[in-house]
Amino acid sequence: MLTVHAVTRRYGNDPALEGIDLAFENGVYGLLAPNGAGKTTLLKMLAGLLPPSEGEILYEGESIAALDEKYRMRLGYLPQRFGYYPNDTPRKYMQYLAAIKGMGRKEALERSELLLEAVALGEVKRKKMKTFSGGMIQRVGIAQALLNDPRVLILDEPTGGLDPKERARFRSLLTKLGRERIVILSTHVVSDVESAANEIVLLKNGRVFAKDKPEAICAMLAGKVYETRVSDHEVDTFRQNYPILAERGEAEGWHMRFVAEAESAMPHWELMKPGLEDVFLYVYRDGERQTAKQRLFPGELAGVREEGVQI
Ligand SMILES: Nc1ncnc2c1ncn2[C@@H]1O[C@H](COP(=O)(O)OP(=O)(O)OP(=O)(O)O)[C@@H](O)[C@H]1O
Repeated sequence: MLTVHAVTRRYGNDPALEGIDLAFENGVYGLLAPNGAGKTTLLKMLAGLLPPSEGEILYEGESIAALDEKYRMRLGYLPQRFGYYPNDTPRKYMQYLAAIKGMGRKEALERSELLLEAVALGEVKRKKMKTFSGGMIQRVGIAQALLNDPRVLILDEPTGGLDPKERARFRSLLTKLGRERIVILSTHVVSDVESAANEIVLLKNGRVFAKDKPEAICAMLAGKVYETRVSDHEVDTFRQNYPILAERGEAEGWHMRFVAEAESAMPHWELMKPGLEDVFLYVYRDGERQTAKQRLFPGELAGVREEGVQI
């Protein structure tokens, strides 16, 4: 178990994250928030690369700072950007990293072959990485993070640059990996984690806004997501009155997906099942980067009134 206990991280006097409490067991956790919300800061702290300003992070009950090398041996980490020599082949790169991690030649070779196959790079393992697409490089990154068969795998925006087919393959890899280890990945792309994550962590205003199963997160907006058609002359007022989740211009007006309280629902509105994308758009609808300085209302998680809608 990996636990984050009362962790705050400041840059100068600015708190990027404040009062974070989290617990992770085996499974896939999707850390979902817009850019600048503090995902990388949290992941770097979980990887032991950035010390918390306050609080502590424990692995199996011991501080990761004190465990140091012992924790790193159990950790796999893919940073947002990772360095490699463009002239290296993935095979050479993997073996180089395996040597740094203290693995023997035979084990290093076997493990890199296995992992390059697992991320579907077996056929190009002898090709120079400078010829690779962004998605292929990202897959090398995922493979290297798995070299030491980590118990804790931390992936910072691992799907950047992957095409839809590669994303689907990546999701199935994640599900397999999460069965016997803690996998924590950050993303601002809802579909990356909607089906593959056992739990979603939403950060807002530098705090944990929610941590729950995707269905439970979606249930925050249950009974509040509607669709309807609106005419051209009504659309501006409609946009002012309701938080809009999606809209589509049509020949005879606008098709709107929006959030409203059940009490104010009109008979011709169609009630929809909320998806994670709806919750994401609604929770972050102001679109501004918010830090811990702009505090949540106490009890926001339990449900506060925001523009007339309870979540
Ligand atoms: N080294 C630093 N010095 C000062 N401020 C920083 C530093 N690193 C991050 N920040 C600030 O802390 C906040 C959180 O940044 P962080 O990179 O953790 O967010 P993120 O959610 O990972 O965003 P992105 O997806 O864009 O990387 C941002 O306001 C950022 O500007």
